Parts: sequence; structure tokens; C-alpha cells
Amino acid sequence: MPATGPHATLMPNSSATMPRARPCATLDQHPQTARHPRCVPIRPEYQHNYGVLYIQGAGRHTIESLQETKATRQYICMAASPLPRWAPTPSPTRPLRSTSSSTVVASWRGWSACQLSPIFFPRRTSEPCTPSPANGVAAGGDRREESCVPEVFLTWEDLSVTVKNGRKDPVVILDGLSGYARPGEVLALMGPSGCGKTTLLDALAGRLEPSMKGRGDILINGRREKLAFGTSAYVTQENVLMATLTVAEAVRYSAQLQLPDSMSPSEKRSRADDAIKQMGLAAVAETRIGGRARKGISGGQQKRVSICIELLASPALIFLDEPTSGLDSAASYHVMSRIAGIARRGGTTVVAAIHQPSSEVFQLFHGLCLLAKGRTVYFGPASKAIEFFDSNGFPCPMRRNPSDHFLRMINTDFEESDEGSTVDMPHAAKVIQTLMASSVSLGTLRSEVEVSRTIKKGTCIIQKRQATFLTKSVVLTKRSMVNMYRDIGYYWLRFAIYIGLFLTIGTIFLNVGYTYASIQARASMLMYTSTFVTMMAIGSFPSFVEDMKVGINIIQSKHIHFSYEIVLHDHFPM
Ligand SMILES: Nc1ncnc2c1ncn2[C@@H]1O[C@H](COP(=O)(O)OP(=O)(O)OP(=O)(O)O)[C@@H](O)[C@H]1O
Repeated sequence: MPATGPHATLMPNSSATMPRARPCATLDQHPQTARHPRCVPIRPEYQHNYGVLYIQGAGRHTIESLQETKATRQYICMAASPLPRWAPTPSPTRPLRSTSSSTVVASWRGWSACQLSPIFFPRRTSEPCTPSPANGVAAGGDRREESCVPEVFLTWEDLSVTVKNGRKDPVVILDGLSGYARPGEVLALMGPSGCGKTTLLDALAGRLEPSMKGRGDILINGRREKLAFGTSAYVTQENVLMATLTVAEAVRYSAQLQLPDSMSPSEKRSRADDAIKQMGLAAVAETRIGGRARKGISGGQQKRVSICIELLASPALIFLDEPTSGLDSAASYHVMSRIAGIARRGGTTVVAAIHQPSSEVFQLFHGLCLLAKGRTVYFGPASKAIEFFDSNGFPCPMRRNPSDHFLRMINTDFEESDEGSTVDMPHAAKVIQTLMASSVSLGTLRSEVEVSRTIKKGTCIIQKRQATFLTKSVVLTKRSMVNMYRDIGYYWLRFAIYIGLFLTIGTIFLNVGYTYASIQARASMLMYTSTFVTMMAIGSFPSFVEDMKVGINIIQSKHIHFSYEIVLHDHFPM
């Protein structure tokens, strides 16, 4: 069977809850599909045994029956669950459906599983993926560690966040925000500095600080859901990386820790190397990341390493906080276009807080959430934002970057001190008021959120596998050893001190003899040695703290949504 089959999997019809991902059968491209573009052919031997169809980009569907169409020798899956209104053109993320609401049909013509599965979305099929220069898959192909990639339709409604910080009255940071992020799309969060972009990302990711209180609903596929390890990723504003490792080592160690043991070490390594190439880091792969003590790669390159590490496990939901900070405009475009490509091909949901994207980068966004002072000024398709500003009396001047225009119009921070400005601009507070009063976008948003709540209810969230405890222990020990011997202060300096210390102690207490007085000398030596060794251990704290930061960052970014039900349904202390 050719390896260019559709990216779909049949799963046992067990229960209403999503069964644990296990590959049962794959749907393969039938030659006849070319003649009948709206059907998914299924191998006859699987047609009676399985009841749940999962198609990447189309979600999970319970199959009531399969019908063979004699004319085309294809099977059409009859779905029990209601289906979303897909876009009329077939694409990896939006398969077609027939006019009948109960018939699952999809067109997988024109693109292959390999095209769907570049490095971040390896397939699990028995057949190797045919190498092709067009899709960039390495010879031998890679394998999907899960039989279905979960899709995440994220919605938030009336989301508010306050912080008390020792004050009597809590300060409102986010005020009644609503919105959604769709699979396969990039949602950009934009707004002036301090408007609440990071706080919104943190709230959505369930990472709010303990001092902050959230209220509102955050739903995944219409439900209050906890995401399994590895299903989501968060790239923070600061780069939390080990300074002593090279770029290649950092990514490879992360691959060994994040990817399941079912993948061989060589597969993990090749996935890491491909990821490095994808992020344009091949030239600096052997350069140390560096830190305060020793200069290494640049800040922008560090950011790309962080993104690279987070994308290794093919998360279904990615939060990016300032992914392009520190990057030049060309690098920003390349990084964002790769992220958009990953989202498109793998049905990944991307939410990115971003400062001043160039017009090329802006065009890559599907959705735009424009914030000002913790409130939504615009939410909708990025392509319609200019129209929205225009219709409200704030047209974007010719040849101005739209994102520049939006931010200039709604930035209130410098209004008081803007006397010297020669630009004739309307008062930002009034602009914000006018835009927020425009009921069109928010009304549409509400109905979209409602639709998303209903249409995506059946979509699955599956458990991602990860490396075993043993593998993690071995890899972490190895990484820690590498980190130690490369850190002069942490390892070599202390090593020299220990040698000096033991030479000194050895000299002082040489031939103490066997008299009663020597007992006291021996006790002093033991006390002295143990105290010194304990004190010297404190010297490892900075390194330990660095290790902890990396570890906590990984745990938080992989286990997000943990606190939804706990934090986000609390009410403000009034
Ligand atoms: N722990 C906190 N205590 C008090 N105020 C806070 C706290 N965290 C954030 N804020 C305030 O909340 C507002 C939003 O902060 P946030 O970091 O989300 O903004 P941002 O839009 O991401 O800014 P930037 O673009 O500059 O990173 C800011 O005014 C900030 O001062």
C-alpha cells in the first residue's frame, strides 16, 4: 500500500470517553479517491470492527455504519455525532463534508500523510513515509507516537483576573475577556505594553501567580478539561535554558526527556536535529547557549531554541509569549511562518502574544485579539481588523504597518507627555471607548464562542506518552554531569578547593599518634572536615536553582490547564 494515505485512524468503539490512543488501522488512499474526492476509503478487513473514526483536522466521529459504494468501491463512514460546518475547500485542517449532516466524508486528495507530517507531527503507520523533497521528511520516515493528534478548540468567556498585592481593593488586570482559538490557526494577542497579554496567556494556560485571582470559563473543546502531559506547550518571555549546553545538546536532551521510549534514540536525535534546522539554528548547533558569565548565542537565537524545545513533542496547543522578541524582521517572519505552518499542517492551536509584528508577519495571523487596559478592543479575523478600525472612523494610513496603526491608536501611556508630538492623533481613551462600543465584533464573538462550544464537544484529548522515569533519571543525571564539568565555578574551582583542603588537613593531622590527646585531634579533624564539606555544598545552590528553573518551566509548560477548575471558577473576594 502506498504511504500516501490520508491521515486518519480507526479506533475501537468503546465508550463515550476517548479511548486510550492505540493504532488499530489506518485509512489508506484508494486509487479511486481521485474520482470520488468526497469519500474516505477504508480497507475491507477493518470495516466491521471499529466504530470511532478520527481524522486529523476533522476530529473524532462515532461511526454508525460503513457503506460500500459499489460504483467507486469505497466505503463511506456514517457518523453518529453532529459534524462541524467545514470550509468548502479541502485542506489538511478542514476536510469536506456532504450536505447530509450524518455522513462523514473527507477529501484527502492532493496532499499526503507525509505532507501533513513534517518533523513535529510524525506518523504512526506500519509503512515508512516516502521521502520527498517537497515535504522535507527524512528517508525512512518518522513515526507517530500517538494514533491520533488531539485538537484543541480553546474558548474563554468573561475571563477576569485581579491581583491584590497587599492592597485593600484588588486591581483588575483583565476585565471580562471572551474569545476563542481554533485548531490549525494562529491567534495573535496584541496591545500596548502592560495591557495584559502575558496575564491572558498565563490565565489560559493555568499558570496564574498565586497572588492573582481569576474568574470566568475556560473551555477546551467545549468542556472543562485538563490537558495531559505534552499536549500543550508554553514558551515564556524569558529564555530558561542551561547556559553550559550547546544548542544541539539542549534540544537533544529535551527530545530524550519529552519523547516516549517507543521511539529509538536515533529517532529522537533525528527529530531534534530536524527541529534545529527548522528553526534556522543549524549554524549555531554546536555553540554554547551561554549566560551572564560567558557569552553564547544571541537572545533571538535563545528564543528560537526555547521554541524548538517546546515544539518537539508536537503539542496540540501552544502558547507563545513574545516569540519574536530579539529577532530581526526576517528571522521573525521565518519563525512565525514556521509556527503557522506547523499549526496548519498539524491542526495545532497557537496563541501568541506579540509586539509589533511586521506587516508580513501580521498576514500570517488568522485571528487577532487586540487588548487595551485589560479589555478586548477587537477580536476577530486579523484580515478584518483594518476594516473594523476604518468603519469606526480610524482608517489606517497608506503604507503604514497595520499593527503599528492599531497600537498607536490605543496606547494611552504617553498621552499626558505627548506635547511635543506633531502627529495629529485622536485621544487614545476615546478611540478605545469607540472601538469597545462597536457591538459588531463582540456580538459576533459571542455567537462564535457559542458555536464552538457546541460543535467541538465530541473531539478527543488523548494521553501523550513520555519517557519513562528510568530514562528521565539517566538523561537528567547525564545532563547534570555535563553541566557540572563545564561550569568552572561549580565544578573545577570546587574540585581545586577540595584538593587544597584535603592536603591541608592531611598535613595538619599527619601522624597524630595514638595517645589520648590524639583522640581529641581526630574528633576535631572529623568536625572540621564535615563542616567544610557541608559549607562547600552551599556553593552548588546557584546551579541547583538554575536546574530547578528549567525543570519547573518544563513541568508548568507541559501540565497547563491543571488549575482551570480550581482557579478560574473562584470568585473575586469582594
Ligand atoms: N503580580 C502583579 N502584581 C501587580 N500588578 C501586576 C502583576 N502582574 C502584572 N501586573 C500588571 O498587570 C498589567 C498587565 O501585565 P502583563 O505582564 O500581562 O502585560 P503585557 O501586556 O504582557 O506587557 P508587556 O507587553 O510589556 O510584556 C501590567 O500593568 C502589570 O503592571
